[in-house]
Amino acid sequence: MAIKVHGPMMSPAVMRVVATLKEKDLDFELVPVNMQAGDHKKEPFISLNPFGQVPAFEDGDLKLFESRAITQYIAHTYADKGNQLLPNDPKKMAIMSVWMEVEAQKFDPIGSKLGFEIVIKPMLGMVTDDAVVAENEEKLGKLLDVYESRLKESKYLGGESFTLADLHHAPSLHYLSGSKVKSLFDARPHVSAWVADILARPAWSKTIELSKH
Ligand SMILES: N[C@@H](CCC(=O)N[C@@H](CS)C(=O)NCC(=O)O)C(=O)O
Repeated sequence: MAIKVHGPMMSPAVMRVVATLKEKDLDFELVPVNMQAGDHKKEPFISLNPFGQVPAFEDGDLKLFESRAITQYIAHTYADKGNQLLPNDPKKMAIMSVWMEVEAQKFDPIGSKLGFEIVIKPMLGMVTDDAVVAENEEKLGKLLDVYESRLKESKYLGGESFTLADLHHAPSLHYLSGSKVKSLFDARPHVSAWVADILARPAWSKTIELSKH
């Protein structure tokens, strides 16, 4: 099989890539990486990603890392397959890029910290730091106020169609929706509808299904 995704399905960054492949209805092979054993810091994985983080990605002789670069490669290369994830118009493309940056630079640092404290730490038997949770809940609330204003104007972040800007949020939205942070989404009707829409996509359900095996 030409396309390979290396990494465990519980990783949000791996999920982001798998969700994109599912949106595009592409076949791929999921290659397990034993992170508990530290295999992501050793050869052969380190030759695929010198930073020792999952996911790594192969499509024939092309090798990539960084989940958001991988999703963009997939969306451009397989533009005519599955669901369209990119706007055609350059101005719409620029607006989508703005919101992809917002996700990577503003949403993800907060979402990752909250996910680690509220979801991952309890799973690993570690103690949640309530001060970190409180600080990041406050930050997320303020950020979601901006999202609420944006989503009052258009159904999705990039405009009226679902794009990579929305998809990139899906793993954090999934994990945080199963936590007390969901109340921050529920308090904002447009954000709440957007979260529900993203998590109800068939490609996302298939991604979650795969993560259960
Ligand atoms: N910016 C990277 C982040 C990748 C990342 O943080 N991967 C985590 C799992 S979700 C990882 O490999 N953590 C182990 C480590 O950093 O040593 C991407 O989007 O691909």
